[in-house]
Amino acid sequence: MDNANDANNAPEQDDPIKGVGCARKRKEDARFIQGKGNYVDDIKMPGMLFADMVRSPYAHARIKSINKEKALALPGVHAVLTADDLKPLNLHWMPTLAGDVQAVLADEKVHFQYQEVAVVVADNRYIAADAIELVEVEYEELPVLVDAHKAMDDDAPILREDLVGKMDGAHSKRVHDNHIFNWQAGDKDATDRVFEQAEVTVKQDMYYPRVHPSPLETCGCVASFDKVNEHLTVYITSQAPHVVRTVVSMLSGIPESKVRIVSPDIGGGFGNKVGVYPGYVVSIVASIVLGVPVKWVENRMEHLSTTAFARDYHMTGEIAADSDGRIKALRVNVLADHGAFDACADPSKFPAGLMHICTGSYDVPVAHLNVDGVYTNKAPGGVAYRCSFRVTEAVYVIERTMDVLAQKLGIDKAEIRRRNFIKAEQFPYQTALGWEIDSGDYHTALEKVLEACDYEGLRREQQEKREKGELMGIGLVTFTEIVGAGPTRNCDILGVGMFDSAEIRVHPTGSVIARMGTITQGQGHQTTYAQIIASELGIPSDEISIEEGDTDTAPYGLGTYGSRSTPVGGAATAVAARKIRAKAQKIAAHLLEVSEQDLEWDVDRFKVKGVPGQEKTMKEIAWAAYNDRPEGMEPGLEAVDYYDPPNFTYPFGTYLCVVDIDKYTGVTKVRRFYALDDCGTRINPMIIEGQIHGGLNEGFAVAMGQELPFDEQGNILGNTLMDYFIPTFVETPKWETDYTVTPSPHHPIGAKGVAESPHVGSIPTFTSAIVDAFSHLGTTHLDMPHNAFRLWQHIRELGLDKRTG
Ligand code: PCD
Ligand SMILES: [Cu+]
Repeated sequence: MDNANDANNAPEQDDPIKGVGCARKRKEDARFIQGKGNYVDDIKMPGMLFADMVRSPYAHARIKSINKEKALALPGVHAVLTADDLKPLNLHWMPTLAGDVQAVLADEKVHFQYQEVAVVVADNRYIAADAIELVEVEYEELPVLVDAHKAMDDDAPILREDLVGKMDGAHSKRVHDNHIFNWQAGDKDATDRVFEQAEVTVKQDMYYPRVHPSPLETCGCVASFDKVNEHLTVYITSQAPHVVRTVVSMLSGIPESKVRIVSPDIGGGFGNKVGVYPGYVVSIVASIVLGVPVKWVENRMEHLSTTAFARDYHMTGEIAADSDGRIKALRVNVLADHGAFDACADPSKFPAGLMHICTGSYDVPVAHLNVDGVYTNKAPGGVAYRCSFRVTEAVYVIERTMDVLAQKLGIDKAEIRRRNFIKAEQFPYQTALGWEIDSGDYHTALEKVLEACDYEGLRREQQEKREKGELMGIGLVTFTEIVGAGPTRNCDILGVGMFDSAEIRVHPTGSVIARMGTITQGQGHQTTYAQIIASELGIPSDEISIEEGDTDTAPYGLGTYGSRSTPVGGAATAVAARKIRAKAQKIAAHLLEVSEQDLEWDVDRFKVKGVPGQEKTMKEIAWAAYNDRPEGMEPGLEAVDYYDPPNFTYPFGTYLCVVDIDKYTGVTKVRRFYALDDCGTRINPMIIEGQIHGGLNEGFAVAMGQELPFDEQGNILGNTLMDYFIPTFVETPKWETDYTVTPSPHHPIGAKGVAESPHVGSIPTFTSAIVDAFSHLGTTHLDMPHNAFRLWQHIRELGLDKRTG
């Protein structure tokens, strides 16, 4: 930990290079604030048609018949396609990222409300909308399964008839027709033994509700097939364009070189835009069949109802400890509701994502995690909503259970964490569930926050408030993230290892164009990747252009999600730049007529050691690379790097939240929220600050209001922005941020990801604060969302509204 020599908050004007550590303004904003962004729905092509979906009103029903005649008769309608039309092409089902299959258009049965049943292609959006009303579908309703706990009952309705009898699942044996997988990590027997003999044990059930990332821009695409050249171009809202290209080529048989996927500007991704949706597939098919471009852009309700949800984990956390609160073992059980198709976006080997980081920041000697995935009549998904593949759930379960242990033993929340932290000198630390945490300094971060917030003072104030019958809660969380998927030995998507890439070209005049396999969705990559190159090459950021998202030009990469761009793409960028600098050094030695070893690097130039004035700037070297180079060296100054990280990076943080809850209405006021993050070397403090604010807002949204509930018939409730909570400036608390710097030892510039941490860390902090307000009355846990109505119910249960004083 060290922030003394961190160049942070260096104002732009003080740094001519605008390299790592500079609070450089976002380059992309000039375009966005002048209305010059280019999103999928901005793309218009000659002759372009529009696709719209006929969707099921039922959550579970058999399709008896579909009559398209009236729709086809509507002037302006070009086609109505159903599963039967896709069958000859073998595209009525598609593979999911999780080794399952998903119906592109419902094949004989619908499995969730709003499922895609038919697609209408028409001259424009309005005609398409009219035509879907004219498609007549006859359904026969079937019993509906919404409660994951009942999925494996003997009398549960069987959802996936296509899988009946296939008891070998993608990840394990299936024990029931509605079972998807069982997945375990750690040592069950050893863990159980410790629990049997433990001095103290605690156990807490918790439900992490189904939520949805709901970015500003919904999902969509424009597919354009050129029949003459047999070339397919797709503009798409994708966080992983190269993967989409590979999948499209595999499904369609079109060679990958004749498929171009372009992710233009994206209005937020948040994990929602990782997967491949039926809308994309049918647009591509329609364009191939009709020979004209086809656009599909979903509306907000379709987005919230059918594109990938997140969470929906029923979790039980158990800790065995000694009477001093030192953890002896951790046991976690999860029932995962994956909806109707297993379309979880996780690295292939991990059906529960990186859930096995759930030992958190603590020195846990032995642990066991058990996860069962089940089908229900809900939309598929399971995406990493600002989360590195279930790390949000992992942090939630460990942090909640730690609080419960502290409460049972009467030990302060901060103290119990202090006692159990992995110590700075223990890194790299091998966790009981199989990860190697690269670095950390948890004690320093915790103490800094406690001091900044006057924790002791807050506890005294809380005591006084309690005596007056007021509800004040203090939440504290000390989380560890796992980001940067990932080493290809651990992580792949459909068999493609999760490396990433950068290609950098230095032009003769010394300006640069660089392209990466990742894709920004608002994170500011055009600004920050340039800063990495600037520091490595001594070329000012303003002369470096960054491009991403076009598979025809960018090197192959796995995309942006799971805060992997900095750990993986950022590393590739630094390494590619270093390859260029190594060549530049040879050219400089040639120009200065010395040996390479006689040169030293200084900001933007090579200098001959000990001979002042004998130097060559990067600009001079760039020119020479094309004109005057050593004998036998090829011209040009460029490099590519495909980076396979040796490990994940493990950012961490300490978050503290103070809430006041009105004991008559249940209305919560977040009085203070203090977030200390450690993401190693900080590339751009201003962007980091923005990312943290964004993640905290989303954490606040999830903890306090977001939820996609279902009624008994499987009707989705909360799929409009009237019901689904998107906090605005009015609701959002004021955030205070802080940092420490513990560089990643294996990352070329020591940087870790940061964008997810505030989301992952803040959600359990809110719950911790809310529960803390009631903890003196015996409350150990309350499920999210902590909206006023639910808290008011709890207040009534406790009879607090009746008590006076
Ligand atoms: N150390 C450091 C780190 C980082 N950084 C920065 O920051 C950012 C971020 O990063 P990261 O962490 O690496 O991440 P990325 O990969 O890039 O991204 C991703 C993330 O990001 C976030 N953020 C954001 N923002 C915006 N605006 N939008 C969006 O959409 C978004 N999304 C979200 C999410 S969700 Mo997932 O997908 O769920 O998994 S994951 C995620 C960038 O710019 C960078 O460069 C710096 O500076 N430094
Ligand atoms: Cu997650």
